Amino acid sequence: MDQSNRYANLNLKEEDLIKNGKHLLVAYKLIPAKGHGFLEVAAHVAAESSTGTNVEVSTTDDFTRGVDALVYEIDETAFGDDIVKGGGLFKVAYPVELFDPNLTDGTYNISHMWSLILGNNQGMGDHQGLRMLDFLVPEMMVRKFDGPSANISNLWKVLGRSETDGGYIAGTIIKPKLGLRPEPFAKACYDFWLGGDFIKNDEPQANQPFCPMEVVMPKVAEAMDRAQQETGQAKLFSANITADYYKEMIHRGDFVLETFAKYNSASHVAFLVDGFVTGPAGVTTCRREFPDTFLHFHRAGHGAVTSYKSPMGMDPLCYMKLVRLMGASGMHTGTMGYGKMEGHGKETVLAYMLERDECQGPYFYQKWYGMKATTPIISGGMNALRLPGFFQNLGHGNVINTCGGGAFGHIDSPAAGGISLGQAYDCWKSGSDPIEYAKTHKEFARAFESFPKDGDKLFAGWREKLGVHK
Ligand SMILES: O=C(COP(=O)(O)O)[C@H](O)[C@H](O)COP(=O)(O)O
Ligand SMILES: [Mg+2]
Repeated sequence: MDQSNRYANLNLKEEDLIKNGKHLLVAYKLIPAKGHGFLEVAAHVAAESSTGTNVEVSTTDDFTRGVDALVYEIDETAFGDDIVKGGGLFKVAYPVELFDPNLTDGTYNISHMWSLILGNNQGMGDHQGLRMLDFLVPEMMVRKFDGPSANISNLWKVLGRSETDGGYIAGTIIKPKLGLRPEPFAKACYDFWLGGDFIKNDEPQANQPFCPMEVVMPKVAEAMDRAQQETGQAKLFSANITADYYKEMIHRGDFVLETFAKYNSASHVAFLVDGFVTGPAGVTTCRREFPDTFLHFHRAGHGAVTSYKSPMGMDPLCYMKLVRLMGASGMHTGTMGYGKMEGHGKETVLAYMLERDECQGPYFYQKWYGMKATTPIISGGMNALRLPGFFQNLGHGNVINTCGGGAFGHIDSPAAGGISLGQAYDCWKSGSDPIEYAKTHKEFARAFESFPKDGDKLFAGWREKLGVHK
């Protein structure tokens, strides 16, 4: 059924919709199924995501029609006819009345917003692809989302640095990702902390019988204490408390905080929540229960909805915006083409959208009205050699970076791996040539021998210049 006479109004002007601030706007990419018109399917999306379905229903009244979502712009050939990357563009205006304020406190509910703008419409049979590209949240809604509570400023404070421009936090992920028992796990932490700042649980590390939380966490807290005394520096640990029941998550969080508090280090702990698999409920539970603890959003699984390989789901930028609204303290943005996961150099907007108070996205200019920043977390196949280029591309280094292989794969030791990461930041910040810098910085120099393929790719002739002949 073509519903475009009700769910489309191509006379509406985007600038008016933005000025009036009474709509949430969404840009989608659409590939209609064979036999269906572009506007017809676009209007079906607006209907399915607001007041309609695939047929007229007798219960509709005038008020109902007043809160219809409306297609207000289309460009059928915007992306060409490639089966994945192709399709057309359309934009929908959703009246703010459609969204769900909480019963308890009137703040908006991300789970509801998500299921409305990217819910049923994903499963519709009259398209071959529907992907959310960007959205614009109006001021009246932005102000009613929680947003982050703690963020990188809290961690900089613990590290004794400037709380506004504290610089790079060098981190790792304990590897192997599974199979370490408590003693070797805590030893790996200690070994890295002698050189680096921050350790996160890898996302599958939880409460396995071979490494129960109640046994390993006290050992990690003790290892942190020893490393702090030995180096004279504060250290940080992001503990995985992901669970599918809020009481279990809170129990894990309480246990971790109590354990580190024995060494006066409760503020040195972050909580890692796999926010894609827990959904917004897990993230909000953690933030509201532990507002002073850095909430580290790990996104394992997100590729199922954000991968550029798919005509479905959403672009990673939309995911970043949802996560800031959810109130994560830090969010994995990927490595923008410098690491092992999917991504490209122009994705700097993923970080800027999280950390700036206003940011131009691909379709909309989002203002955050003072909402705290979410810290970009850079992870996935990074090491000291890849970092200078990464910082150059991003334009700053106020990020958390976790290098698993990049630390534990360093030829000398995990501590040397950690030191090499800090040196990579120092090298970039001081504007030094990496090869020249390596001549006077041993750990950074040894990163070339640890990751020779990256050396060859990024710094041609490094063997001769550094006098390493193998
Ligand atoms: O285990 C790792 C990285 O290990 P390593 O540093 O050894 O590659 C992280 O979980 C991924 O980076 C997640 O990816 P993303 O950050 O893209 O979500
Ligand atoms: Mg991992």
